[in-house]
Amino acid sequence: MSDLRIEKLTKSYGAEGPPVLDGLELTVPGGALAAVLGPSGCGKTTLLRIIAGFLRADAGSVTLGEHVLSGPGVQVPPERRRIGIVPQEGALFPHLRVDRNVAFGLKGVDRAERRRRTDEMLELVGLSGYGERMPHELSGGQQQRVALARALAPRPALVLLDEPFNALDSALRSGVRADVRAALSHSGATAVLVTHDQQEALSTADVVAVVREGRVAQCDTPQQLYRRPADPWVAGFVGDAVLLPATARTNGTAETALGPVPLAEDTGPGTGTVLLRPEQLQLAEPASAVAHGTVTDVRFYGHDAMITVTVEGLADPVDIRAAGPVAVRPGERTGIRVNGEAVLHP
Ligand SMILES: Nc1ncnc2c1ncn2[C@@H]1O[C@H](COP(=O)(O)OP(=O)(O)OP(=O)(O)O)[C@@H](O)[C@H]1O
Repeated sequence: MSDLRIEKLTKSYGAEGPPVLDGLELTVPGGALAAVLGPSGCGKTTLLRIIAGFLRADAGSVTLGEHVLSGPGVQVPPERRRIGIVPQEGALFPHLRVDRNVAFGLKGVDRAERRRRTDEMLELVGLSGYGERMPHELSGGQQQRVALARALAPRPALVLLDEPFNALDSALRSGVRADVRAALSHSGATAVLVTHDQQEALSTADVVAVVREGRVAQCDTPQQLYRRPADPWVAGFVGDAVLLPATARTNGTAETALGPVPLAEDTGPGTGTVLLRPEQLQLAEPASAVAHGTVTDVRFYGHDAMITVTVEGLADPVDIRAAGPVAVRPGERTGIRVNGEAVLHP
């Protein structure tokens, strides 16, 4: 299994404006699936194209296992990088049968072995028996799984997935994601998934690199990223965030408009912004709560509901996530309770 190491990668498309990639650093352990997550225009596709070798960086290096692929004086051509690519959509050759699509990258391999490997790959992605079909005879999710089988067939050291689930409707997407994740993990290849979808990154990847303005703002496991975001921007980008002005005390708690909140790390006295997630807030009987507010909006999503409350002493309303059916309505007064720990950002 090969580690992917990206060091000080810089790329500009023109002389004007800041570089698209600005000294980007990222390490993906061998065999791991890393999601590169960022807003539109942050440089995700540029990064992928440099890793694949379709684009040259201005500076920095890309190393896969022992091999430098891009670096000062080195530019290995794309076809010699041992990288498989799963593009967004329409990735399959429409005039070739599924098995021929999968076998496409198996050049120089004898016929029997090509057939064995194609069958093995189709089985890996759960499509045994589909080899004789044409791409248009498959669903969108099946087509993406064939695209993965094709990318994995030549045993690449690294697989790049460029927003591969975009064209799928949401009901199909989570199932296909799980299948792709399982197939990648079974193959042992290191993988990089580019996405702008936070839930996709958190639910699919082993590690998530959040990219902002051409740099990695934070790279962590999904749980750590969600629970301990590096700053308020990352916090808001990877999920819903409740940000409260706070004063930290010496006893490991912070004073906020929602009352005292225990801090995940005792940072000593000082002021800052406390981060909570909406599911850490709970509606409570007004008589039993320290903080109070007025419900201004209730959005019901089926599995949960989001309740917006304006709080006395707070400029911005807060969002509270509640499980199951909720009985409160806009205009009602409520108490608010805080559960768990918060992160304090200076
Ligand atoms: N060939 C090019 N020439 C000039 N500018 C480019 C070129 N390709 C991309 N850019 C610019 O570089 C920036 C980063 O683009 P890139 O496609 O890497 O971002 P992205 O994060 O993949 O965005 P999206 O999520 O919208 O696909 C954008 O501002 C884009 O306009």
